[in-house]
Amino acid sequence: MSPLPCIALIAHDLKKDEMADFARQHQVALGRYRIVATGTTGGRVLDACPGLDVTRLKSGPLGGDQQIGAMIATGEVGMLIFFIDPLSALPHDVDVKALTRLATVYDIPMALNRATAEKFIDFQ
Ligand SMILES: O=C(CO)COP(=O)(O)O
Repeated sequence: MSPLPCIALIAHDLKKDEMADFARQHQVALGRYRIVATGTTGGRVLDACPGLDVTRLKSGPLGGDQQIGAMIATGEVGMLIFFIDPLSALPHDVDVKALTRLATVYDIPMALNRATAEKFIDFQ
């Protein structure tokens, strides 16, 4: 049997409640993936859905976005759901940009808001 595909989940601080709610609502669909997440987001997803297979990486501002970008470049991550906060200044804005750039370079499905993520999950 082939290994489960890997999806990355990330949410900025003001979007973490939304990500936890999204994970709760779609935990059956998300259960078909291995999940990697930035540190705090992964903690919130696991609190909401303790049964999911979530690997927590570093927190975003401490390199977590870059870790996920590297996993996209090596083919380990094939889909990105990233609830970004477009209204707050972030110290690691360049990391966020680098991550979304790599997702575009490697042409993986990338949802940057909940409306798009809902469509992804519908197609799975
Ligand atoms: O900052 C983030 C993404 O840019 C998210 O990181 P955390 O999930 O650790 O808060």
